[in-house]
Amino acid sequence: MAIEVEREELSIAAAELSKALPDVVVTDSVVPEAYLWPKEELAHVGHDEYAGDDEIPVIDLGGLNGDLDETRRREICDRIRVALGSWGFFQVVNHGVDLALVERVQAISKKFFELPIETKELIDCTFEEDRLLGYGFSVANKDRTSRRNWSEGLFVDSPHVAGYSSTFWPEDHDIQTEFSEAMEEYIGAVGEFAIRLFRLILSSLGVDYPATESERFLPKEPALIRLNHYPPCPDPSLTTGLVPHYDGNLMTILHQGDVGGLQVMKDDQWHPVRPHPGAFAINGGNMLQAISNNLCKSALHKAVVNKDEDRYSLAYFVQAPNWDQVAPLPELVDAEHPAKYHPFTWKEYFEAVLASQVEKQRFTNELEHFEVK
Ligand SMILES: O=C(O)CCC(=O)C(=O)O
Ligand SMILES: [Fe+2]
Repeated sequence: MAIEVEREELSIAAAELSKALPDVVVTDSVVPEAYLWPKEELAHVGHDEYAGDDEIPVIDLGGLNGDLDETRRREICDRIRVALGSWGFFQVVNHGVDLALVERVQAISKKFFELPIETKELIDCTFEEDRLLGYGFSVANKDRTSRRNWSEGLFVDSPHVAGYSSTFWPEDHDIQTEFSEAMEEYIGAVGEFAIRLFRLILSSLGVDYPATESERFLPKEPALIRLNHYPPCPDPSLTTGLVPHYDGNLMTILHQGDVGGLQVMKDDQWHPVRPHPGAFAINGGNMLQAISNNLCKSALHKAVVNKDEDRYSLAYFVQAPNWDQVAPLPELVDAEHPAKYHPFTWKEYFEAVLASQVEKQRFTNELEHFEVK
């Protein structure tokens, strides 16, 4: 019971993630009060105010699955290491995931968000075994009176795909199949890419291991996906699409389509991430920061909205490796580089998230609880 209450509170505070936007909001010409954010918490930078010369690196992975020569592989790894160490983010093109598949998922995601709100709410967002699943962003946000996010989202993982499709489109078997097939294929394809990418990241840190040991780094849990929809907003400077946050997982593989909105904090400034056709934006989460002993950064990021265009993004959350405890990799710890974190379990981490969110502190990084002081 206690944990239920805590979870509900977490959901209220968690990132202040919004309940779906009521239809009225989308057509309104002013930003309703519930979506207003205090100016000092926004530090608003427009969705397309790209910096030009100081941007998140775009790394071309072309040829990686073929006989890419070792020099080129090293170059890619070096760029990944620098990007993750300074930005905590990079973009990849030529990643090998079929772009037609990405388009199919984007298309079915749009179809989903076009459903009436009553239908979407048939699977209201709840915690199931320590993961948020379903529509909305939070369990208990219906009554929130302030700081809602200008967005709606659907969390789904592979075990729930079929159930969701038959609930959302009970009469339409074609769309059920379209949704299930696209989601399953996407989860499979991005999952394979995630394993290749993680191996490159480890290699960039100097941790190379034989293929026979890959099991050591396979994710603990099935991947979780979130489809996001950010409707146009009459005054984007007054609200936010998605609250500033750190991702708690290992890393996130985000497709942001061709409408920008993702922003990353670096040197106390928000930097918009420029959309590149077919690219994925990759960011390290808190678990990557911990196992890399801070060589990779988990960066604060958020999504902003714009006046004119709907924005759809697909976030694929890669879960931490299948270990009992999360700890800096032994390969990265020595007398000169002592462990920055005590070993901890996912459960301990999750409880730290609950505790800090219940206190409603924003922009905290719960990894701090496990730092070696
Ligand atoms: O939609 C975006 O650009 C950001 C999404 C994100 O940060 C997340 O889903 O964790
Ligand atoms: Fe995120």
